[in-house]
Amino acid sequence: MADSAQAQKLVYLVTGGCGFLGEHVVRMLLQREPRLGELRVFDRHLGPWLEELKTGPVRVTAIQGDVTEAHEVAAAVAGAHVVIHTAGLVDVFGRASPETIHEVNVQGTRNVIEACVQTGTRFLVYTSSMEVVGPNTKGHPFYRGNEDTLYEAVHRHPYPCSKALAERLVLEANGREVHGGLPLVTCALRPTGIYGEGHQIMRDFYRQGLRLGGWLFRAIPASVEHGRVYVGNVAWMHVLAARELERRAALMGGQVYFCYDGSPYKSYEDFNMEFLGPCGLQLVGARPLLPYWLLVFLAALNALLQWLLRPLVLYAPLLNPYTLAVANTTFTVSTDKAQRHFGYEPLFSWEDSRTRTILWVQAAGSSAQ
Ligand SMILES: NC(=O)C1=CN([C@@H]2O[C@H](COP(=O)(O)OP(=O)(O)OC[C@H]3O[C@@H](n4cnc5c(N)ncnc54)[C@H](O)[C@@H]3O)[C@@H](O)[C@H]2O)C=CC1
Ligand SMILES: C[C@@H](CO)CCC[C@@H](C)[C@H]1CC[C@H]2[C@@H]3[C@H](O)CC4=CC(=O)CC[C@]4(C)[C@H]3CC[C@]12C
Repeated sequence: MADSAQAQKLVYLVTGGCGFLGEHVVRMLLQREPRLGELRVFDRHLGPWLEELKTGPVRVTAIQGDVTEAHEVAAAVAGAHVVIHTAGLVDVFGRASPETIHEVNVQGTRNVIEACVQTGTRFLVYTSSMEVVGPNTKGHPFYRGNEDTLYEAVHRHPYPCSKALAERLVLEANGREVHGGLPLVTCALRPTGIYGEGHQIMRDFYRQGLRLGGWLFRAIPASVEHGRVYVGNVAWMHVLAARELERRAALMGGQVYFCYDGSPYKSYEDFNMEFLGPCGLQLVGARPLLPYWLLVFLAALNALLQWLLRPLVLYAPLLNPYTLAVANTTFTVSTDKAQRHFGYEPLFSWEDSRTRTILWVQAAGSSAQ
């Protein structure tokens, strides 16, 4: 990546490259990174769609592996110039144990950092989350905040705890000497709630609405704003950050960036209706149909049932005390830090993002998978 080697082709590694976000990062790199020579896609579960990418001009190497296995990570990282570490266990429903979430998100990230240090890879972009900041357990609003906004970040749930710990590891690793003597340069991107093609929760809401005869029922007040960002723009921000890390190492190294775009500030449910409405669903109620105390009770009941049934069956409904708190607390960002530091501007307008998502929901909602 030095000036003298402008034409040098680079090796990129994307961990979690077959996930919702990872697939968009992989495709974005192939479309928009002219210096890409080889793209390594590392994931526990490889997607069949990778096969079609192997016929293009860039060498695409699919690596089935587990980030919790240090030797598998080191083998994948060896020889890579840049690592985009997006693999993670995204579970806020109690499907996985807290230990497993920690193992994948924290130990997995530690393994990626150590692999960079051992093998001499210098540039690491980490997919963090807005959840490392909040909403906090006290339900304090975060209104159009930025990276410097003071906020009491208090976590209890395993997922945000793990993302916060992993983010700290990544930031603290900035400047460490890697094999060969040069410093590691790291940064962390914190997307708000991601939506777009491949968003399974959106597809599930659509199917649920179809099962209920085209109706969804409001549970969250329309006044609660929840930050959302289009997956294509999140992918684009990763590609840009990865590209600029060397040239702007002093500025970007060890920094965090919220990741958002021009998507409107709305409640979680009203935002989903931007896509589900044009697909034929209606949201019933200008106000929540159930009082908040009853939702709190139902969420607690779900948590109790999950605990009681765990020896017999996995009961993991969408509603639990954590998801209710997140959906019911205003958390929106407004910042130009990524624009100032590495020139990030959303690649997709809100209109484009909306249209693409609607087309995907329509196709995915009616297909069997
Ligand atoms: N979905 C969202 O709204 C947000 C997600 N994020 C972060 O973005 C990243 C990607 O999330 P999504 O694409 O939504 O999730 P996802 O579940 O679709 O993708 C995660 C990928 O990581 C892979 N993975 C999981 N455990 C692994 C392991 N032990 N070894 C190797 N690969 C493993 C999975 O197979 C999957 O392909 C995560 O780090 C998540 O914390 C951040 C903010 C918002
Ligand atoms: C109370 C229900 C009534 O319809 C709605 C429940 C919706 C929840 C399942 C979602 C509301 C907010 C979502 C989270 C948010 O977008 C931030 C996230 C960031 C991440 O890094 C991972 C995913 C998530 C925690 C996301 C998960 C689903 C919600 C809790």
